[in-house]
Amino acid sequence: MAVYTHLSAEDLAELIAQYDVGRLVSAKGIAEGVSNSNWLVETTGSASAGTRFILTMYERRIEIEDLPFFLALLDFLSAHDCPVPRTIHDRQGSAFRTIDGKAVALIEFLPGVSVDHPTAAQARAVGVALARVHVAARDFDGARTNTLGIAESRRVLEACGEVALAAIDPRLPAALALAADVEAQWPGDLPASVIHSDLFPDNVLMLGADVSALIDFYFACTDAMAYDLAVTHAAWSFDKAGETFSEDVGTALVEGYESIRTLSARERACLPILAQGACLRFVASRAEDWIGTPADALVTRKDPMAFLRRLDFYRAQGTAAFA
Ligand SMILES: Nc1ncnc2c1ncn2[C@@H]1O[C@H](COP(=O)(O)OP(=O)(O)OP(=O)(O)O)[C@@H](O)[C@H]1O
Ligand SMILES: N[C@@H](CCO)C(=O)O
Repeated sequence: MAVYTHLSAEDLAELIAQYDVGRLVSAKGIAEGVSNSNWLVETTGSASAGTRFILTMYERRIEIEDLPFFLALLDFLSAHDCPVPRTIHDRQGSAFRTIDGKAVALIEFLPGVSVDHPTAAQARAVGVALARVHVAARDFDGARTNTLGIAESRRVLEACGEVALAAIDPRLPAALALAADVEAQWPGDLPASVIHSDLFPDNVLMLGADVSALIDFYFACTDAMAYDLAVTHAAWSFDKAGETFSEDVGTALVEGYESIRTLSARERACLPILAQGACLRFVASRAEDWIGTPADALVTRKDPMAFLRRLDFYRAQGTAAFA
């Protein structure tokens, strides 16, 4: 589920009237997603905006002061030929409004579906799209600190504590020492841009082997581009449980990326440690969510072990994981 707030037909019509998009025709809650409430909205349309939109109400995790950065980034990337939805601004020119104290944004609807079992051709297209974002975003004048970097992941794991981690899985406390080790080796000087930092298959819409949209930029931040590639490699090249690695998918992703932006020798050499840090970011956030979400909650908890297994793989393989 992901409609946490009820908006009446009257609320929706009043909201839509603030935009130059015609009159409200329908609004359907979207089941996918966990962080925000999302509706697919149809209107009678206008020449510039089309008739279909995603209405997002920001419910949790996102700091309202970060919204101008995230929404301006969507507009910037969309204007620079990246497959990213633009925001629809209201009649006053604002990218977001508030309803009962909660921020809402109207976002361009782009077609496509998220794949569960990516092919090499799809991974290649994702690599191309990711590199396009990195190259374009170098000229974006916004910046945002990565609040989920390696030091923060270590702190989150420490705050969870050994006992609570072991209650999830007896092997999970091993992540504490691994985080300290990876942090000690972390390269601080790699070329940076604005990065997506959460480019999982559910954040990419595809039409066949083509990327139609990269979505959910709500973890975007200024950080190393190679780190973003490592996150995407970890997210795309394994089965969900992190038990099986698809070498062809991983290779195609990196090849697609390098068809647009060549990695330096140092970035390449750092990929194994960056991938371990990426895994720890998801081990940490998943463990924290697991502990904070009751087992009978409507939201399905994501398994931190799926990323500890990936981490083991990257430690064992080193640069061979990216050959
Ligand atoms: N611009 C868009 N065009 C078309 N569909 C979209 C768009 N943005 C979001 N969607 C649809 O809405 C669903 C939910 O969006 P999203 O994944 O951003 O949810 P969320 O709750 O904000 O994020 P998350 O679950 O990753 O925390 C997506 O799976 C996709 O089907
Ligand atoms: N993509 C993340 C959720 C957002 O942080 C995960 O699968 O754990």
